[in-house]
Amino acid sequence: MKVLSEPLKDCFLLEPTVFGDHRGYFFESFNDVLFEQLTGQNSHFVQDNQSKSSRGVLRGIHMQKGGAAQAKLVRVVAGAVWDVAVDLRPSSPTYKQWFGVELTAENHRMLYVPRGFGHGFVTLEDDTIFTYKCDNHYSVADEIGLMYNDAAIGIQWPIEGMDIKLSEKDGRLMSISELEPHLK
Ligand SMILES: Cc1cn([C@H]2C[C@H](O)[C@@H](COP(=O)(O)OP(=O)(O)O[C@H]3O[C@@H](C)C(=O)[C@@H](O)[C@H]3O)O2)c(=O)[nH]c1=O
Repeated sequence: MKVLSEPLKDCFLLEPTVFGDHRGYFFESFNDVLFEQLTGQNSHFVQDNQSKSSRGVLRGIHMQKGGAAQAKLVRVVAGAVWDVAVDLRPSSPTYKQWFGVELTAENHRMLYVPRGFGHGFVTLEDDTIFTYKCDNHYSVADEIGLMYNDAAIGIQWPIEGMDIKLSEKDGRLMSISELEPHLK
């Protein structure tokens, strides 16, 4: 495993060491000792999630507020996404900055999205399977989110000509100014 970059404060793009042979490949998708050594971040993950989406599904930008905040280690096991992390920690030097990266089943890349960030992705292929570890449990009462196309944040989604599919909930998320009173 190596760190490719830290594009936003405490947010890391990681690439595992892949061992290929005549059977296929093997890699460690998570190792707590290595993860902590490389990132300096706590790795006490308590929940694993998986979703499957057709091409053009946009999920996000999601977060949980206050004590329910979640750090996530995200990756793709089939297909491809363009993944986005937004720093929504008012005290951070990278507050309101976003980072987008392609995560695919082929590049095996992972993004560590710390607590206090918003997270989302758009799928670039049909049958994309997205999986992630969370360091805090799901709490429906604490779910909040930023509208994916909020002009003040200005995420440049690679969705031109794509028929975007949003959940009903994601179609009515907040603007950054509406969200700000909920951030700490
Ligand atoms: C996230 C989540 C959802 N659910 C349920 C609630 C709902 O009925 C159903 C689908 O939930 P959602 O529509 O919120 O799923 P989804 O839009 O895929 O939500 C996810 O989006 C990405 C971008 C993230 O970063 C995740 O943390 C999570 O918020 O699954 C759980 O039971 N546990 C969970 O941890």
